Amino acid sequence: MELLQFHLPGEQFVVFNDNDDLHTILEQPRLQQTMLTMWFQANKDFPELNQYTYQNFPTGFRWDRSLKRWTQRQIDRPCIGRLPFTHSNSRERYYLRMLLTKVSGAKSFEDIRTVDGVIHPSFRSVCHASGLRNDDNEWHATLSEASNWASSSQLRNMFYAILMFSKVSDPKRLWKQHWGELTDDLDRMMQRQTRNPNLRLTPEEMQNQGLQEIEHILNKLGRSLTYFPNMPQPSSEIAHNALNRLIRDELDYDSRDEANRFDTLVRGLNTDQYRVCVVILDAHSQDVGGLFFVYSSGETGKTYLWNTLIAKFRSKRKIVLSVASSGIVALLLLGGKTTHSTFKIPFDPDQHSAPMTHRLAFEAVDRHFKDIYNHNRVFGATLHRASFWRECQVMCLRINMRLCRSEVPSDTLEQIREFANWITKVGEGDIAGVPITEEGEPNWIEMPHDFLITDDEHGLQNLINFDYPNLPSNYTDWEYLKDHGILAPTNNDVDELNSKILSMLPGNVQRYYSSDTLGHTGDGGFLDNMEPMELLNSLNLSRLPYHCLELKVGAPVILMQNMNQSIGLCNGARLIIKKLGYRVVEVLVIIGLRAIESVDEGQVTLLNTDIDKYKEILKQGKVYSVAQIELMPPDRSYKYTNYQMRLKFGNKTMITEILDDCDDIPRYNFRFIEFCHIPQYLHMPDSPLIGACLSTVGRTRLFIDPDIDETDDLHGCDFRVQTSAIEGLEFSANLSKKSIEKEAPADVGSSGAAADVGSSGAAADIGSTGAAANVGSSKAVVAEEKLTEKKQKRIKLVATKGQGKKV
Ligand SMILES: Nc1ncnc2c1ncn2[C@@H]1O[C@H](COP(=O)(O)OP(=O)(O)OP(=O)(O)O)[C@@H](O)[C@H]1O
Repeated sequence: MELLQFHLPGEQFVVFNDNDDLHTILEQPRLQQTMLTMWFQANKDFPELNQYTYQNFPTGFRWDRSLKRWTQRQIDRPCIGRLPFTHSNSRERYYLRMLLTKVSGAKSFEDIRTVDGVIHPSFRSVCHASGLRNDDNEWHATLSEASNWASSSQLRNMFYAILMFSKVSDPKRLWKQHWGELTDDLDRMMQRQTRNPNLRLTPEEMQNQGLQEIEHILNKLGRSLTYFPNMPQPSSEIAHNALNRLIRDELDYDSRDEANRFDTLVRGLNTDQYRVCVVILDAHSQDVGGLFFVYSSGETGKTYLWNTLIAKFRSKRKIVLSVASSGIVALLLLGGKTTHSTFKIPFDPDQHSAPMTHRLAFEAVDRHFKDIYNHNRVFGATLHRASFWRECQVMCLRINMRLCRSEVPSDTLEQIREFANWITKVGEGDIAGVPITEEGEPNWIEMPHDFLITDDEHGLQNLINFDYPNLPSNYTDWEYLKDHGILAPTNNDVDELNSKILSMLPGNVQRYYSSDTLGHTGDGGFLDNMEPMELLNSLNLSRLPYHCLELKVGAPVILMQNMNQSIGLCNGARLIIKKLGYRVVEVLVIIGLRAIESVDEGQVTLLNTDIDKYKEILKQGKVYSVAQIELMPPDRSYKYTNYQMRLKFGNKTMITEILDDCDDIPRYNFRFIEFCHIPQYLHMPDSPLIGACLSTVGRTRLFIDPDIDETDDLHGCDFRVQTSAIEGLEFSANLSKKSIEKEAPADVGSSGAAADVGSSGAAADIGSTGAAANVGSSKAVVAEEKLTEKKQKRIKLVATKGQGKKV
């Protein structure tokens, strides 16, 4: 163990004798050589070894006391660095200590104070900016960051998640500060709903409408804004409309689409499914109704059957409440919701991922139906003694559909069948148990040797290679990721697997740290005054989130909490990381029917200096191809700065109207990445085309096909922005050669993003990092001009459709 001394700038300990001359002492070069400053020096001398934080530096380096310098170890040794305890009252020293456990490769104090390219005045503000301290600023910054690329409806979902899952002390202030971004799309939404293109909402109406939208999200999940006393509430008239909206939503299905869906599904039914389907449809067509219970083992097509029936009833414009007891199952049902949210079943948020349904749930549903029908028939109170079994028709499905898939090779099918049979035998107690010790009980089951993966020194790697064949070249294929997964028995196994798999993916790891809050101990003290922070942060217990979450773009992840089932974010949902922001992560939901739903609306904003020019060119209702757009770092004078790439329409930019717009508009193939992540995309085998923005509302489409010069090197280029006589700002960059693939890949999902187009005429941020650029190309829609109360006039361009769902 190495005790690591640290100090604030210029505050190192100095030992001297009474009669020493202080000036002479201060001039001694050795005085500047402390363990900490020599760590900076070592980071300068060995830039390739910048993976160490100060705290774990002793793993790779040894402190030479006599020479006062760090010398590199020949091999890494498990050596623990201990930072002396610092009380939270020590303020800057306390925050510096916190950062020394997180920041790696720092070459100076200034480096430690730099976050995302911005040098902060104090270590405390660095901790706040990095989200290491938990307060409302975190949520303000999160919403500001997300508003740079997320659509307003995505921001409302995020606002919901912040309200529900984070301790916001002043939600009203959060709302007051961000309602503008959260309601940007509502004018247009109302215009569409009322079919009145001239409708303009006042700021009060916008806020009210925004609150109603958030209330609607909360209602869908069994909550309400009234749970948050400090939050403004939508007007009561609006709340009344929200009730009708539930019915409106259920009737809002396109009956022709549903009829087509039914036709397709019904043709595929197997004999068992068909039999059940006919019985239920007959009961409906003869108007006798009924209660049906279909049971079977897994994979026999129950969900498929339900979806067939749901499509049938919706094609007849009937209301179908398709519910499941868990969010993840609800994802697989057409328009599925959880029973809890639909029937407002009270639940303990900590328990609601439990697979078993509580008796109370049945009783609540029972009460609902009695209320609705105003009689006492059908539902009983407890399940097994319930009276409804007498009225219930029980049917069974027996054909395992997984074994009927024609695309699966016959030898794989045989293996699946063998495994399915073995699992069935285990379930039925037909496999004899064996003891594992001489005196032990015979209650262990021996796995057949064929099912095992060789456990040599590469056992884990063999497992990964077996389950994820060719991962590095397949990981962008979400169909592939959706079909693979590894179950692991303990958290440690999961960690090991995660880090191995992550290291196989290209690109840089982004780390997200949990924020530290001082918990009271009960005797007036603070918890982290008793235990060092790094010890608390190292705890890896069940139900406790990791202190440090490591992610990469493209990595498959599983969500471990029910967050917002209506957009597919529920416990067990499989996701792919699409974008890693500073505080915000964008994901694509890859399982469940919502994975193929339309994309939320994305936005592109033209700033005022461009509006006059482009509003003459871009007309609502038209389709354009736009080529030769330049990428620019964001402009500080405009508030959407942090994660944004501005797209400049320059002299070379070509905007061409596409006359035949409808048929050849491709499905969205965007990929949005942060500007700072562009380099890693350049190394991908299917490097995407870097570019452009999307799109909009209504019927107009804008096709943006940016043409990045092949000599452009976006790898750490140095941007210079200068005023130009012709068009506000001109952009030049110090570029070296690096080719960029011109072909856009078939991206699995799409997303909405925000970017500024053009410039505002003010000085732009130079050398700023973390900007967002859109990758891929798309057809998009131009909406009409929107005048806002804010400083800028803007034209909104919002994406309308796509393959994936951005959340
Ligand atoms: N008639 C069918 N034609 C084609 N594919 C089907 C059919 N029925 C089911 N499948 C497919 O078989 C798989 C299993 O079906 P499904 O999920 O409906 O089964 P399940 O009984 O609901 O399974 P579980 O109980 O495990 O949830 C799915 O991939 C589904 O699409």
